[in-house]
Amino acid sequence: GKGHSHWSYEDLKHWSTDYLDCGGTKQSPINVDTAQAIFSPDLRPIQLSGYSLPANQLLKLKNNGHTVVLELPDSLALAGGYAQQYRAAQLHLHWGSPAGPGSEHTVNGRRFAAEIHVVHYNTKYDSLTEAMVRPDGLAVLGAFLEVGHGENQYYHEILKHLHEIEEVGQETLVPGFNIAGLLPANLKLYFHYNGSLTTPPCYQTVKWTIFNQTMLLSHHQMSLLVSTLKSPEDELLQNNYRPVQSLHGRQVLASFQ
Ligand SMILES: NS(=O)(=O)c1c(F)c(F)c(SCCc2ccc(C(=O)O)cc2)c(F)c1NC1CCCCCCC1
Ligand SMILES: [Zn+2]
Repeated sequence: GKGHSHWSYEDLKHWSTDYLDCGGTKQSPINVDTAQAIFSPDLRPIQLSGYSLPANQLLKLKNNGHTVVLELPDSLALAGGYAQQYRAAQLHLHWGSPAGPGSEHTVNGRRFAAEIHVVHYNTKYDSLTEAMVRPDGLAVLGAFLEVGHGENQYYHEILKHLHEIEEVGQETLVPGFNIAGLLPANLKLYFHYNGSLTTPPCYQTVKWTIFNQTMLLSHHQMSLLVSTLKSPEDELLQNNYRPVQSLHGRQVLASFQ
């Protein structure tokens, strides 16, 4: 592929030779073994503010060859479960194919159909670029997506534009909506651990929050997600998830019992 997309999910072994941190001991994603998770009652409910955006605020939606990214204004703030304040940068998705699921994290060995990541950076740094190389620089909220009965109106706001960005590098503008609708209603129930970006350069600078409640999309919405976007090889962009990584002794905290 060209430029930044010279890595791929096919040749994972080259990641750690090209990007040292990808071979580190605090890598993501991981399998969450709920029996081993440590109940931590001091973990506060996650608080989102400024997530409801007016329709006249246009957001860039891009096929970057590895996922679909929705750029977010830094007016979206994350607090509560995190001691420091974080600002949103972007959100993106990981998915499988019609043949199988594609979440990045697994729970008790179960892989979910897909996974959303809302990426935030610590406001004590001036930018995402500076924050992403600092140990407390990034906070990513993750939630699992599964097929349910009804259509999900919030995911529709993104999925209805995928046909406009089928090719790598294409982007379009999406009217603002309530971004919080992409995440579970219950922000109290989550797993928490220290990990990394799941893509090169794999910086080990992410405080991960994985919600316990799963988002439900219609069957048609899930098939739009897994069978619309093209990859740099001009094939369907599918299975854009990294295999789970060893915990190397890390503990996963749970905000609930
Ligand atoms: N799960 S994750 O958060 O690690 C993650 C992935 F797994 C990802 F796969 C991605 S996309 C791959 C990185 C990338 C490639 C091209 C462009 C571009 O052309 O603009 C941008 C980014 C991706 F963008 C992210 N999140 C990004 C990581 C890239 C560097 C920091 C920017 C915010 C977080
Ligand atoms: Zn991701």
